[in-house]
Amino acid sequence: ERSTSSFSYSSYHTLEEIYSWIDNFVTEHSNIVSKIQIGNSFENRSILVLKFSTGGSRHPAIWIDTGIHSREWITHATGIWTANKIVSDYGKDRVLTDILKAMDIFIELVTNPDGFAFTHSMNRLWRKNKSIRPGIFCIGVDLNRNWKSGFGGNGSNSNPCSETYHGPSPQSEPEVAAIVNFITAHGNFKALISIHSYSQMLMYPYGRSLEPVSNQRELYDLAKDAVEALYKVHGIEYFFGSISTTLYVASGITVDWAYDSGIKYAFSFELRDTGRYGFLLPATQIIPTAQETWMALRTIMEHTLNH
Ligand SMILES: NS(=O)(=O)N[C@@H](Cc1ccccc1)C(=O)O
Ligand SMILES: [Zn+2]
Repeated sequence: ERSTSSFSYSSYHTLEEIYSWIDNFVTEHSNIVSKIQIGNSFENRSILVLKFSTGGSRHPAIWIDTGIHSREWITHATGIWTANKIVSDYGKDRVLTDILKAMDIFIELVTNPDGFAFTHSMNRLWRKNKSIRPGIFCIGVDLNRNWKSGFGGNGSNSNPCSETYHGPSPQSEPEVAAIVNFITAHGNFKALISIHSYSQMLMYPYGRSLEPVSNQRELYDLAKDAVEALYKVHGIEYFFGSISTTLYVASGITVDWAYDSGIKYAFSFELRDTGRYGFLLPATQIIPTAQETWMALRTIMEHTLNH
C-alpha cells in the first residue's frame, strides 16, 4: 500500500498491513507523528510506538496500548482509528488541540506482535505472547500478568499451560520489558490506558487487591464522566470501578505497575461487546466502537491535562 487513503478503518488487518499503515501514516503526518521502535518481541518482530507531539523536549505524556492480548482484535482496530482521529481533529477540536499543545501522546498499537501474527496464521483465539523456554512444554506468557507490581499474586497462574501464566519473573517478557524501560527512561508519563476486550468496562487499579488506591474517588468520578461521554455516542453502557471490585482479582497487571510507578491516572478498558460475539466482534462494529471509545479517552486525557 502506498498511502493510508486506501486503508479500510472498518476492517480487521494483518500485522504486515498494520505495520505498512504505520509507515504511511507517519510519512503523511510527519509534522506531528513519529515512529519509535522500543524493542523486539520474543520472535524478533519490531515493537513500534507512535508518538504524537507538537514539540518541546519532555512534555508530560499519555500512554495508550492496544493488543496486549492478541485475540482482542477490536482493540488494535480501535487504536488505529484513534491515531487517525488525533491527526484529523488536531487544530479543529479545541480540547484535543489544547492537550497536544501541552502533552505528548504515545500509542502502541500491536503490543503483542507475535501473538497477533499467530491469531492470523494458526489460532484466532491465541491470547499470550509466544515465548518458549527449556523444559517448559507450553507456549507463551500472559503479558497482563508479567508486570512487577503484585507479580505472582492471586489472579495469576504459575502453570505455563495456563492462559494467565505470569512467566518465570517480572518483566521476563521482552514485550513488557520494552514498555517498562521506555516509560521509566522517559520519566514524565501522567496517564496510562491499556485497552482490552471484551465486557464493556472502564477500570482503574488495583487489580491485585481490594485495597482502594489513594486517589480512588478522583478515578471513580473520572471513570463515571468518561463512560457517560461514551454512552452519549451510541447508547452503549459500561460498568466502571476498580479492577478487583468490578471484574476479578488479577495480579501483575499493567495498570497496577503504572500506578505504583507514579502514573496516577491509570485505566484499563474492556471494549465491546458483553459476550454475544466476544473476541469475534464483527468488523461492522469497529468504527462505532472506536467513536464511542474516543469520547472516553478524550475525557481522561482532558482531566490529565487539567490536573
Ligand atoms: N481482556 S481479558 O479478557 O483478558 N480480561 C482482562 C481483565 C483485566 C483487564 C485489565 C487489568 C486486569 C484485568 C485480563 O487480563 O484478565
Ligand atoms: Zn485482554
